[in-house]
Amino acid sequence: MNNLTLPYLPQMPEIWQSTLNWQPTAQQQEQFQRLYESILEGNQKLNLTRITAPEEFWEKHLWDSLRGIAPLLKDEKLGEASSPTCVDIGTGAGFPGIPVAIALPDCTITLLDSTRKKMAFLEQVVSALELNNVKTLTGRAEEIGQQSQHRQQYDMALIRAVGAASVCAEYTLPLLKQGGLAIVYRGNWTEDENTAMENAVQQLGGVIESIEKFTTPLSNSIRHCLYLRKVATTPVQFPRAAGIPTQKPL
Ligand SMILES: C[S@@+](CC[C@H](N)C(=O)[O-])C[C@H]1O[C@@H](n2cnc3c(N)ncnc32)[C@H](O)[C@@H]1O
Repeated sequence: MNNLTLPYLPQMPEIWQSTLNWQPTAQQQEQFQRLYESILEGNQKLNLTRITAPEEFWEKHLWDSLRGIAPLLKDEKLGEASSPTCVDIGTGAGFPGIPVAIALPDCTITLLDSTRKKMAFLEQVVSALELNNVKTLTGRAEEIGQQSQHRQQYDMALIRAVGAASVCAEYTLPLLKQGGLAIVYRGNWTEDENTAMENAVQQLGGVIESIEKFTTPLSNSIRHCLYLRKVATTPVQFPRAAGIPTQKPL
């Protein structure tokens, strides 16, 4: 099928290089291609994503997933951890977690989602892509964040398109070790949101370390990434019971 091939535009190596200071190897390129094919196939049975056109998939799923970890591709923010552990909360069809697992093979990534069917699909994808640095976990972030085998166990937490920013903070920060980094992927971001977020993050033992604004390279859409650093232990009451973070955001 023609439409199963990821686009190869002549400018893509230059885009990877100029925006991320990184380029995929032939093997990583091949894994991106197999990921794209698996998602298109999975979409026939499960409602995984509406982003299926090749260039849009490249930009909004692959490039966007990796833009959030650009500082790590340049090896600036993970600090001491040599085999870091990472959790992708509300991973859905595997974003940003799977592209990140492909790009950072030394990082162990746990894909977490509350939808069992999506996790069953992702298990097949992980095996088809021969990714041996990925684990899957079915559950709600509010419950997983209270379990001792997960709470304070991760060096990094990723979250994209899961809810309001303070909800993302409440889902990510409890799972991080002290010193760990949460990366919250957002579209637009305003000063008002900033004030509310600072307050939420502080209650959870974190600080907003930086906020990056950028435009996507093909459609010039605006995006933001918030980098939250965990600087203190998260109080035991967080995350609150399932549903409360969304009903009563901090
Ligand atoms: C809009 S999708 C985003 C998927 C992916 N992160 C992306 O950016 O393409 C939101 C996902 O978050 C999951 N989700 C929502 N609330 C959750 C929670 N409290 N715990 C775990 N997963 C959750 C949903 O099941 C869904 O798959």
